[in-house]
Amino acid sequence: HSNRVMWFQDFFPPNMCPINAKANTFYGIMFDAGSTGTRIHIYTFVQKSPENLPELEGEIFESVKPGLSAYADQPEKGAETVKKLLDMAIDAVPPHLWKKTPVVLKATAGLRLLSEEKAQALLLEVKEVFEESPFLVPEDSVGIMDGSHEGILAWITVNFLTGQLSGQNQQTVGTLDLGGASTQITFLPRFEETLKETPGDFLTSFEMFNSTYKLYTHSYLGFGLKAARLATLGALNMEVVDGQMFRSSCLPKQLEAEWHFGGVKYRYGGNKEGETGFKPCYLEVLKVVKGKLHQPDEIRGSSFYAFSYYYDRAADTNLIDYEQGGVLEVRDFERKAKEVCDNMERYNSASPFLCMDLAYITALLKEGFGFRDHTLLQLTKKVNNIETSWTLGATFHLLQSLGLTY
Ligand SMILES: Nc1ncnc2c1ncn2[C@@H]1O[C@H](COP(=O)(O)OP(=O)(O)O)[C@@H](O)[C@H]1O
Ligand SMILES: [Ca+2]
Repeated sequence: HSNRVMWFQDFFPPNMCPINAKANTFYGIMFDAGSTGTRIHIYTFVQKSPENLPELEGEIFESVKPGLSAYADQPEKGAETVKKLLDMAIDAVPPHLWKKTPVVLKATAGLRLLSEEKAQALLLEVKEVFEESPFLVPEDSVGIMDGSHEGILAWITVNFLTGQLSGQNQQTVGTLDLGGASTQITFLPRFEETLKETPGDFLTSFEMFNSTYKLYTHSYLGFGLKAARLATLGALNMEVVDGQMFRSSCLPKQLEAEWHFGGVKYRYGGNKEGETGFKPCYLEVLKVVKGKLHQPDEIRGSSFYAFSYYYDRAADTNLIDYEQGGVLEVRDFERKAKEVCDNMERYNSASPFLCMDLAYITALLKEGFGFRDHTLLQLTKKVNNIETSWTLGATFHLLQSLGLTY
């Protein structure tokens, strides 16, 4: 399309003018700097008419491992991984829109757990990469995201993609995100009772698409899947003595190995002589969650969307199809945990942590949040071919703040 002004343009409202049919296409670039990887989401939107929500046309998605926090001592190298991903956007966005396309990076629990100094050094290097790019770099374009926003924005994404944020009769769904270092739960309370019995810092009002939502949301730092492994081993926040061995009944008896997390080396292994299997393992993971999380009564009867590690572990054990996802009950995780933990030798080609991970997920859902055995979980990686990630909600929020949409 050229910028030539056609004589008939004055006769049409801007959005209906034939030569402007695509003039209202715009882009947004959002980076998710997670604890286990960095991901780029390049979204294309079309605003078909001013009174409707912008329509999401598509997404380009790419990811790299490990995450930025693995470069805590080489911030330039970390920023280099961001630059590689950003080069994809150069190809994806038409050059005449570069200057209007905002680019933002938000880091989550991995950077929250680093020292302030190391986290800031990484973010500074990333900011430089952005400034050297041809894209629009808004204020606060690089930073650590608030845990409560992580939950809210994922909730916005899922409910937008499933059509619950437009029109009447909104029936929103709650969301569960299980990351490497933190985990989030978010839903829209329907009962006055829930609002009354919930601690104030678990409730956040959020404005999006001309509506205000008062959401229940909380991010539990240290309750992500990988942090939970350390907690189960008794190694979380420990001064690790050289050569110290952490053992668990959730690991294969003969196992002895090393694991690097957050820049620390841990030695871990199975209970050579002692017990292994689901029963003792479940008692171990129970200690990590029991009494540590707020349990809203209202969620017992409702169904939730669950993603990230909930999805990955369900797919790893064939509870769901890796591409399609699926619907599970909480007790399906428990059944699978028993199967894996009581037959660890049969699963020894998979991760040695598979039993611990499934037992932790079961304990987190049942004893942590207080879900019932029959609570339904909708496991989805994509809706209409778009990733179910907080990044879409964050992009809407960004476009709104830039006045590119309302
Ligand atoms: N856009 C995505 N698509 C698919 N999986 C994702 C996406 N974002 C995160 N994940 C999954 O989330 C889990 C790790 O969470 P991560 O975001 O790295 O940690 P944290 O949220 O604690 O910083 C992994 O299972 C990873 O595969
Ligand atoms: Ca995440």
